[in-house]
Amino acid sequence: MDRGEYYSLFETKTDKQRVIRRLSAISLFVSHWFIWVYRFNHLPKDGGRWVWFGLLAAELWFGLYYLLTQALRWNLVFREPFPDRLSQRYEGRLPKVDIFVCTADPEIEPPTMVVNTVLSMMAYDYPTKKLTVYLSDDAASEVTFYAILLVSDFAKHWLPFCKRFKVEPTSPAAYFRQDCTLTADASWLKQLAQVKKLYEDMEKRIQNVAKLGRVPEELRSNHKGFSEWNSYSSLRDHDTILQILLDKKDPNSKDVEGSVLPTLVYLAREKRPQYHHNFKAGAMNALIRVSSKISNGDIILNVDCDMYSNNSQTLRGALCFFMDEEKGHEIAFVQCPQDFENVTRNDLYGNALSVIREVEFHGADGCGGPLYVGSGCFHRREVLSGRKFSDQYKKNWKTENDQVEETSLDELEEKSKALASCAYEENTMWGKEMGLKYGCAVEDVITGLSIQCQGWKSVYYKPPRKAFLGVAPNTLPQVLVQHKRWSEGDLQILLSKYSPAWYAHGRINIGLQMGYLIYCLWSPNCLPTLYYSIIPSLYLLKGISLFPKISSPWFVPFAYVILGTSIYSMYEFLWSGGTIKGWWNDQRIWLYKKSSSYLFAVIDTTLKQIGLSDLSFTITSKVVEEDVSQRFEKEVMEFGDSSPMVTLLATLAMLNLFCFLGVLKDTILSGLAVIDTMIFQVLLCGCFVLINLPLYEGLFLRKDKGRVPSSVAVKSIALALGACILFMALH
Ligand SMILES: O=c1ccn([C@@H]2O[C@H](COP(=O)(O)OP(=O)(O)O[C@H]3O[C@H](CO)[C@@H](O)[C@H](O)[C@H]3O)[C@@H](O)[C@H]2O)c(=O)[nH]1
Ligand SMILES: [Mn+2]
Repeated sequence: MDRGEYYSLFETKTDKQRVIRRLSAISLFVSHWFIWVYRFNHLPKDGGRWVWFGLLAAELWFGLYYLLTQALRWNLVFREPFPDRLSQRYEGRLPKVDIFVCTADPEIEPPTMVVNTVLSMMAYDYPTKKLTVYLSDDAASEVTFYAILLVSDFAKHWLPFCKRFKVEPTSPAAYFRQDCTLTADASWLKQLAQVKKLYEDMEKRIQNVAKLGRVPEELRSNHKGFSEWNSYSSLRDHDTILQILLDKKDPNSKDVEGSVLPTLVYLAREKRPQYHHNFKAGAMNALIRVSSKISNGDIILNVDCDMYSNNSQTLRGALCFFMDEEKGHEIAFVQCPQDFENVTRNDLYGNALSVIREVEFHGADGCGGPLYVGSGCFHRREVLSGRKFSDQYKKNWKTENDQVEETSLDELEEKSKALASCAYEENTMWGKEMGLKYGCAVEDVITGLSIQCQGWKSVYYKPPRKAFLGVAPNTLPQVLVQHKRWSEGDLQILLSKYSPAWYAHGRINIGLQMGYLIYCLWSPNCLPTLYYSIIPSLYLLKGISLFPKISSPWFVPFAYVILGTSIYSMYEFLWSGGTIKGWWNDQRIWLYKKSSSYLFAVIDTTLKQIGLSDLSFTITSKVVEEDVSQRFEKEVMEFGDSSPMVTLLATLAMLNLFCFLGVLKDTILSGLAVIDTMIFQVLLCGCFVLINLPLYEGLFLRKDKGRVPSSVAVKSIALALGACILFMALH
């Protein structure tokens, strides 16, 4: 046999659009140059120099930032694994896989959602003996424990049902939401009805307990596990709670057809007020240690509790990358995209991040591998435990790794508990050289970067049937808060020991280094964006032109940059599966993120750097109230709270509206002269007004609960008017 592409476990394809991408990139970058030249050569001699410098700085930033974004568009690659070949070669010797599901708050991450995710993970098409699912509960909630206890029972019916009928997706709630009655096979319909009833019973029982907020005494006495809560005093002060609910050593861990079930473990790590718990990173590290004792799987998959598996073949697909004889040994992690179940057609909040998912991550894969972005990522355990890369290293998958101790379950539980205690990490490298890194709001990205800096590669795996589906935030304030956390975390990485600006240089591919900078420099974008959305509009009021006249040749690069960038980004957006309206919504949400989330991220990071503020992690809510959900479906923006971010956005929108109305008045009074001298500025201001239409609606027209609260409306109008008057008075 000759060794060739045919025999490898995966294949890599290149990008067919690369010519369009590269040509547009070069021509647009050249136009940015012309803009810089124009600014340099046309410095006003009299006053107004500072404004000009500001514009120059903003345009330098935009141009250079544009250059960075092209790094992830230069060389896209697409991966396709061959699970059949994996099966042929390794079926009897597949590695053990540990799956970590993280949850942290039963109020905003409802236990019914968590159990569906857990069930979908247990139902992967994989030898169940080799699969262990861990639920980490940072809320140490009895209700969640009760729910997972019911799962250990329901799984006995659900898993064989999934296997027999090749159910997809394997999350029962999602499966029953589809129209399953199309096939009229009688035996199937009967079994469907049975399993559905069992599911609904379970759901009802969980919901009842969740409503109560605690588990009633008569239910508690049914399982020894509840006694672990006897010493519980508060969310931030309790012992480790660890229960192995299903295990192959236990004769009860069989499904109704007598097959072994995957191992199922509940863990709430110890919490003490004097120890920082380090959010999800802390939970993951406790899981890495505990699982090493219980199952010690070679591969670790982590998902957030809302991200159920939508494709039962993903696991086998991911293994093809790790186990490929030729390239597998370089790969530290395989990241799948994060898709969302609740994204509407025109994706009002840009939740799908489709261009990042369809373009940028493929580009990152073309230069060393995508970022690790938390949920939906498969890791090689050894790498997470701190193993350094070496070209000589080859894992021998053919030897079964079975160093797990053969002790009784009770003993095993006791021994493993110690690994999840607060004190365990004291004076160790956990959180630094081992496991996920601490001290950063995006523990995932910084961890992935440090792994790549050691020479490891990663792979972006986007199977045709979506791998995972989660719940995206569905109100504007929530989206803004989530992006504040992300952009803040990314900025922390820029300032950290692992900074892509210096540390990563020479350690990772230069394209990937630039790629990381795109995200790490998200938040500083707020400054040029705010400048561009305020200053030219205010100068309109004064009738001072800051851009070339329409009759000047210098007008061309400005027009080309704006039009070219927009057309290209629309092309990319449509190519990524979006709609035109979706593209317009996307532009709006990026503007909003840049002018609010990012500004607050910069401020908070600065405060943290000088020690005035602490790291926090605002968990995204995964529940929706009925009326909010209705507006979400109709794609009506939900402003409904008086957060400073919404106030800021409303103020900016009002300011642009006043300036635009001002210039309209001038045009009517003094004729069309404005059009020639200030067309660019008028259009810019007009675009801001146009893109803010939903915000004006929320301010003035809407009556529902999601509108902009009147206190915010008053504040923003006053502030915007004040700014205009002050500006006119001072200049
Ligand atoms: O103290 C904590 C806080 C959070 N979580 C879990 O972390 C996950 C992510 O939280 P979420 O509020 O859903 O954040 P997202 O912004 O949606 O998550 C993305 O971004 C995070 C980093 O900001 C990553 O941790 C996630 O994996 C990634 O999916 C959830 O499962 C939480 O239960 C914990 O386990 N412990
Ligand atoms: Mn989430």
